[in-house]
Amino acid sequence: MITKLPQVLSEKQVASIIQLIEHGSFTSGKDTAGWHAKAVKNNLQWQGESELTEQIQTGIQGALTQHPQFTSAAYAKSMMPFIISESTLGGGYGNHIDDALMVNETVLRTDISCTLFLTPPQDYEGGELVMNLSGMEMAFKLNAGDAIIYPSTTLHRVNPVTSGSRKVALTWIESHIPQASQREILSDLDCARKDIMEYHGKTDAFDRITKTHANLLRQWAMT
Ligand SMILES: O=C(O)CCC(=O)C(=O)O
Ligand SMILES: [Fe+2]
Repeated sequence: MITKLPQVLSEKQVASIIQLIEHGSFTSGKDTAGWHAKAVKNNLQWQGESELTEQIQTGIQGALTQHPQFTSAAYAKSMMPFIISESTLGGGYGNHIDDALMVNETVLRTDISCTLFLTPPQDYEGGELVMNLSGMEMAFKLNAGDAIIYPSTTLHRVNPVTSGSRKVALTWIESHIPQASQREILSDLDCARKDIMEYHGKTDAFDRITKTHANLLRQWAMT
């Protein structure tokens, strides 16, 4: 399941991040790519002093983990620190699959990949995030502040930027629910019960769906 997360960051928060990253510099993104992805990775990656990096991480991570659709869809166990990347003219990232395991303080299994858009779509051409879904391609270019999460099992690319520059923040998530199909069932149940609560209150149907949601989570969760 692919989930768009609208307004993870407000316009003001995006502007503040863009301003903060001016105090750092961009270096080649090839350093953080797996050996096969290096060949097609043509973007830049932000680096800044540790206090600034920490401030940006805390802000974005907090916003993402509190987003209601993220909570329903991801069942996040742990998350990589965000990478802020920039693709300028000709830059992008060819077809690749993200590494299955990434190392932060411990080893994290990448179940979900996340792109948080920081540049308004009208400020650059090209640069679509394109996913190959069982042979069909789907392209995404979201508003600044919006994010998209998708199974890390997906072959994907970022089309070359043909004008302007594209900045995004990227992270990878290990989920308590490794199987995308099970996450989708849980997410559907969670959204359905929230709708019932909103439109009909805490009905018997709400209680049954909440019970099923909790019990499936108990059966499937890897802690
Ligand atoms: O820039 C993006 O939207 C995705 C980048 C990407 O696929 C990656 O860094 O692995
Ligand atoms: Fe990727």
